Amino acid sequence: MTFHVLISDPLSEEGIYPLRQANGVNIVMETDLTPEQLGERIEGFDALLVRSQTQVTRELIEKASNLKIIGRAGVGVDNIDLEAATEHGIIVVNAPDGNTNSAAEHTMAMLMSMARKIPQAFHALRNQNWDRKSYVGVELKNKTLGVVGFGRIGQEVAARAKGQRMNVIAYDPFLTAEKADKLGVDFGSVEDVLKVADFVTVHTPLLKETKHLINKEAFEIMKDGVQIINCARGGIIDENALYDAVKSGKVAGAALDVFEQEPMVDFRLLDLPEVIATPHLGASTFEAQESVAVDVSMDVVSYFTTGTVRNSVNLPSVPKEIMKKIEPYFDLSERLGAFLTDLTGVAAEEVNIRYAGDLANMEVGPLTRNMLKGLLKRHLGKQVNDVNAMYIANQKGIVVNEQKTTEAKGFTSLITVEVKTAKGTRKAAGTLMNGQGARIVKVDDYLVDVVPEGHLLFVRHNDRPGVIGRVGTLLGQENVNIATMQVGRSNAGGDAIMMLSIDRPAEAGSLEQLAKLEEIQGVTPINL
Ligand SMILES: NC(=O)C1=CN([C@@H]2O[C@H](COP(=O)(O)OP(=O)(O)OC[C@H]3O[C@@H](n4cnc5c(N)ncnc54)[C@H](O)[C@@H]3O)[C@@H](O)[C@H]2O)C=CC1
Ligand SMILES: O=C(O)C(=O)COP(=O)(O)O
Repeated sequence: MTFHVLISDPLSEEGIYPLRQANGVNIVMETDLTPEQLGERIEGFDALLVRSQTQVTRELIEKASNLKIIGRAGVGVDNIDLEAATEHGIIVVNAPDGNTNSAAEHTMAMLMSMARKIPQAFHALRNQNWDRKSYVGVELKNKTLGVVGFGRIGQEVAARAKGQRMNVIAYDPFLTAEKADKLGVDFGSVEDVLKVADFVTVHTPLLKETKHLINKEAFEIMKDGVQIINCARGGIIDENALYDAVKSGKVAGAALDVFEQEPMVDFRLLDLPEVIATPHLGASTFEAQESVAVDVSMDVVSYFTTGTVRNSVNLPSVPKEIMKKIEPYFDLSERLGAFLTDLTGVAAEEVNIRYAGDLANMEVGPLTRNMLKGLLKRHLGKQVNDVNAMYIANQKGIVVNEQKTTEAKGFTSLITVEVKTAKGTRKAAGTLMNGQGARIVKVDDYLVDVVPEGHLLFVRHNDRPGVIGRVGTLLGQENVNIATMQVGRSNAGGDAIMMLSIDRPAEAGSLEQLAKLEEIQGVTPINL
């Protein structure tokens, strides 16, 4: 099988060597496509690798009928419609660490260039203007740097600013007093940060919540003469508000690497002498480009060869060691879901999954997603996979609960799935038998030992002599061979079940006849 990869933004050639080395990977690099051309080109590709230029819109995703994975060789994924990708079962991976240093160094370069007006002075000198009066700067020492967004890059910037003997105050929803203390920074609300900072730098992702986080009101509470840096994403700072704030003298300097529109079209801001800018170069170092390209390439190869990834943005990442332990349960989980869909015959309203025994100490999210895949696939077909299974379940209003317990009733590990539907509640439990593969060991309250594969018949009947024989005879007459048979009962003479595995699916007519037999309460075919 060949895995087709389209690279639509310039990626480091050294960085994509994991892809070049992998067997069965066909790489197409086309970095000058217009959105229309990309839309025409995308079909047939299994993977798309991008940086920040390519806009991976819903429209594009809808045209990408073979796409399985999108790799973002960088951090920000605001150019990718994550919701559309998840809906279409496409994994999105990024390279979260590879350009942290590069972006932090660029932020410091911008901070220093701005404080000492280096670009402006150089520009004047280039024009043969030896002007020493116009370019008097300010020192960083003892000034306060306000950092809004204290993740990987924000923290690296803070560490460097402390090296310049600056005071640092940060805001991040995840920053605690203890952590701030450990990192040697002050912390407060966004307002606290904006009020006291001489320099403000933003390092949040661009989200609905951070769009225009630095707006007219934010500039109003800042110190007069504040200087501001955006090496994160265009749109975090409202460019119109920044323009006005610079014009009014409130903001003495601005250093921008990123813009609301890229490639940038509004040059108004750049006409202001207080503003310096670079064309989104934060991650543009040889080291960072190699590193991010290696990271996404490795994830694409890993997806292609093992179905697992490290840095998924739309699926929680599971450490490799844990993945190894839970992987054997993927198939069992999916089969339990499919088994219950056939058993209930109607849509689930609520699904309760209990992980018992060894599984209680593991990350079981992937198992739940596989179970939901099995449960939903019957009605929704191939469009469901483990990336979008949870999303689709939520969309369909299915409540999903996970529970863990160390008590596994004699099994090393046991997965019990209870499905509530409009027609009642059904249950099945499964385990992995040592060396013998998956087994369903309980259906509703009956103990069984069934290999969950092939064609099964679940028969409910009254516990009376002769019922089993009549079922066997009728199936025999219909030329349906019974491979295995399990029986279970609640109490002698009460309700009982039969679980048959048969060599081929029984015809609808045979099932009807079975259901009509005396003492039979119901017959459900299950095809796994
Ligand atoms: N100019 C460039 O070339 C580059 C730009 N970036 C941008 O920098 C951003 C940050 O990158 P990392 O530090 O690696 O990400 P990160 O995920 O480590 O840090 C982002 C931090 O922002 C915080 N945050 C979210 N909403 C916030 C809010 N409303 N107020 C304050 N903090 C908030 C998060 O809690 C998180 O700690 C990326 O999302 C990307 O857009 C990243 C690399 C290069
Ligand atoms: O990693 C990020 O978020 C960046 O902004 C880097 O963008 P780029 O890959 O250089 O287009």
